[in-house]
Amino acid sequence: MSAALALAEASSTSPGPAGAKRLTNALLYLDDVRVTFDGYRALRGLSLTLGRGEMRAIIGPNGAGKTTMMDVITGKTRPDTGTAVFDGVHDLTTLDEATIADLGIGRKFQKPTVFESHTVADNILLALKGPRRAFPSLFGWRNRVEAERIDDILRIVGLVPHRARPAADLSHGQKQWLEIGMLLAQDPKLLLVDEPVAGMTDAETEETAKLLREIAKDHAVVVIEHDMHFVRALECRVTCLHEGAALAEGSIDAVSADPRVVEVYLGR
Ligand SMILES: Nc1ncnc2c1ncn2[C@@H]1O[C@H](COP(=O)(O)OP(=O)(O)OP(=O)(O)O)[C@@H](O)[C@H]1O
Repeated sequence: MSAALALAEASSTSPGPAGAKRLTNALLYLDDVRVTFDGYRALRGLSLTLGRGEMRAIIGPNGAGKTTMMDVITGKTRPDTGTAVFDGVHDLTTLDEATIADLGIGRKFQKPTVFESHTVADNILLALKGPRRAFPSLFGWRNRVEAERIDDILRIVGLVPHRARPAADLSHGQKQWLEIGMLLAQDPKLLLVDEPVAGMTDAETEETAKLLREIAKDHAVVVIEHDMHFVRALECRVTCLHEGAALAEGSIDAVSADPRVVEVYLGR
């Protein structure tokens, strides 16, 4: 189905956030997005539709445009032309990075960036959404709510036994999970995760697939990844990008059996 058709099918008159009319029921809608860097066409008509609560894996050869796509979604890169709509009403091509993050799009880059000298629990606390110290009289209540939220997040990312350790003492895989936890603390609607298992052990990779599947029960997630065993373990729809556009999309079995995907990516 073409993205334009998907938009038409997903069209709805249901009210969006703040009563605005939704353009689409999809959480993320990209259509014919084009980005050029100094004459190089990094995105050449990329279209992609992500449903609410959907997890999607993005694969594709180096230079296919995966990172550029994330940059467009987060407002880091402005497309030359094309449509990028979040939550049915927000035109991502006109918003800055801070505004887009506030809308509920969280991004995790490949390299973990945690506060090494702080404890694991404090890293989550520092990332929690919402103003602090605004209501001193509610401190006790606030602390309790925050403590419960921190516990929840540490449980999801499997770091409860490590909560009091400095982040510097964690393994590489555990630091990645902590950063995913910090992303969750921001309460995003959509998590963008770039190559989370690069450098992980097999056991950590398996654990990461499990935790992303858990997170995907309540959030939409887009994962860029080259490790096909991991992509299979995510048990989600897969999109293969090539030369700045979607080459194939479907189940892991369908996409990995697609001769075009084998030719440009898997067979190399
Ligand atoms: N700021 C930039 N200036 C010039 N060219 C760029 C810039 N950013 C990306 N490119 C080029 O655009 C193309 C797409 O890059 P992109 O990083 O999106 O690919 P990718 O699919 O994420 O690749 P990888 O798997 O290697 O991370 C590449 O050829 C890259 O060199």
